[in-house]
Amino acid sequence: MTPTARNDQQKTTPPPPPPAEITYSGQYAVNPLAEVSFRRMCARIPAVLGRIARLSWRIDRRAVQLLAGCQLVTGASTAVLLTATARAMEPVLASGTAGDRLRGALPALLVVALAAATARTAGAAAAYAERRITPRLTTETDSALVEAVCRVEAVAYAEDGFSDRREAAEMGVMRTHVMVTDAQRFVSAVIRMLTAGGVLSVLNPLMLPLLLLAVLPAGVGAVLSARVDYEIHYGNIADRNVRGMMRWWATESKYSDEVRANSMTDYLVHWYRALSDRCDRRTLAAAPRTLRISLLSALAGGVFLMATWGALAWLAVSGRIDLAVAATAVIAVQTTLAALSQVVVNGAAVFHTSLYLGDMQTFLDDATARAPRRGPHRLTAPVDEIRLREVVYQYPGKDRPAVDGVSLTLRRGQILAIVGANGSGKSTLTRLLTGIYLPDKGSVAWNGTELADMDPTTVWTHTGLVPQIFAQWPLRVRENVTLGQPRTHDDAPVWQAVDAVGLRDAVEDLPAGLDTLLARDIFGGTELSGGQWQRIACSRALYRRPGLLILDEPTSQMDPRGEHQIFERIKAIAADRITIVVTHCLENTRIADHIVVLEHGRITEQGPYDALAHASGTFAELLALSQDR
Ligand SMILES: Nc1ncnc2c1ncn2[C@@H]1O[C@H](COP(=O)(O)OP(=O)(O)OP(=O)(O)O)[C@@H](O)[C@H]1O
Repeated sequence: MTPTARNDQQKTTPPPPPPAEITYSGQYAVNPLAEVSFRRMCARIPAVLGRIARLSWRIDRRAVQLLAGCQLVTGASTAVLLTATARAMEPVLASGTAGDRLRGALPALLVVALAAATARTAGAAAAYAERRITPRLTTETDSALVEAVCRVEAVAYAEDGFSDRREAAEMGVMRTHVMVTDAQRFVSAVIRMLTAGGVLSVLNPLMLPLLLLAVLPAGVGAVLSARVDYEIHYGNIADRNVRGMMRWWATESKYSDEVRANSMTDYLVHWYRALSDRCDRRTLAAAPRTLRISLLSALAGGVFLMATWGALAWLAVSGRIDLAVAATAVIAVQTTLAALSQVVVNGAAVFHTSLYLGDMQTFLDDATARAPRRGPHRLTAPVDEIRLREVVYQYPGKDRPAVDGVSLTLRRGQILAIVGANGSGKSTLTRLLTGIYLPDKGSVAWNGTELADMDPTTVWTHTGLVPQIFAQWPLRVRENVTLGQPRTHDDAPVWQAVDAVGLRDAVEDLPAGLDTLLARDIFGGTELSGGQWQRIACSRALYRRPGLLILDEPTSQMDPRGEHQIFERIKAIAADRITIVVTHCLENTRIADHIVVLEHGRITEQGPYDALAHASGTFAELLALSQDR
């Protein structure tokens, strides 16, 4: 096919459909989240509410006290208002001139006005208290989630469903900002309902049960609708998660060149729309169920309400209650009804939100349980020796180990190079050496102590890692170099690290030198080239002066001068540390004292460069291939 014909075909052929039903973590399986029992979730609600209350108390005790006080004042005002209304009705409905009747009712009417004003003021103060609590509550839960995810054992990321559960927890965080409002409205409505209902029961005991019956169907309906919403939420969770990731990749400026120059836009937009449509279809499919629930609950509620008004009319007409009491009862019924509806609506909202908060709580509990729990030993001395004995590691869900029976001893001053084909286990081995992962079998010991018995944070103060895929932090140049180290006011060591990777000229050319913000998308920010970013990643590791320096393809984006400079630097500082270089550029392994070749997670060859280059093994073969141009 000629290029022109291919282009024409691209224009006319619609983009391919998105992948078939994504149900859970991109796998074609039943979504285990959907199987979470609704009843179990409901049982967790009191605990969730209790936690929110405790958290609010911790955040702003005064605001919580003010909120509670306002609720009580609102309730008391409602009772006073209704009682004073009943008092005012008597002179209003008595005989006499309009003026006399009004004068007679005036004291009670003044109390009514005062009670109404007090209730309004309490309402305003409650809203103020709520606004003091909500933002900090959201920040607290959001930060707790971020911290929990940052602190889990890294292996959790590789587990099926971890990302979807995190997505569900994010929804809980988003919901916390309505939680206090919903809970406050719910409690306030309960108090108003109790006081108005109490007054109504005093007027006639028959009224309250009738009213409760009138509102009960709406309550049941709201809970059933919340359940349907929750089911839809779970049905859509995996698609929403993938859609969110795709949205980021498709719209992030870093990947905009790739998206455009590879004509990906049509497919990505189509894919995004198709995924959104799928979520919409699930939501729409549930609409008839929600309609049925709403109609039935409205019908039942209407019938009971008619009965309530009928009963009140019958009581008044048959003379069982006098007219003034009947008039107050009308107001009390209206007040109770409004409060009851608020109880139902806000109760359902609290219930609904609690389900999402329950997910958040479950995730937080799970993440806390997954924080590294290793032994108590702390690494205080510099690392002199790292010894691996028959180390095996298999990723969750994989059918073969990524690292399979590796034994190795590294000593201070040594440079080790790890080479091997893609997927042979090189990066995984570096994760095991640093204790990011613990082996399934065998042992990794630092200075004779197993990493499983050591506090990992003390281990990681001695490591410096340049990963294959490194972060480009939207921070200033200085923080990009010093991130992870205690704050310094002395720029000299920062410049040293910048010099070590040959980046001084580029940094000095930036608008604000070390203070330049490295984020093109942020106003006033600047962007570096790919190779410059990689030099920053190297300078970050060097700045730490680590006991174990690991460089995983550290120069893959650098020009030859940069690459040469980095390797010269690695050699120059090697005496004080253990250095590990993972590379596909076999020429670079010349600096290593020892080279290991990995194949399918096993060491198949090892030795110094010259020995391996002249042997007839994989290393020599790969070296010959790299020179065959
Ligand atoms: N997070 C992960 N979850 C599941 N499997 C993984 C994960 N990371 C790596 N693997 C698998 O482990 C095996 C070894 O991967 P690893 O990244 O260690 O290889 P590598 O030698 O560093 O490859 P490359 O040269 O491509 O960087 C591969 O089969 C890979 O699919």
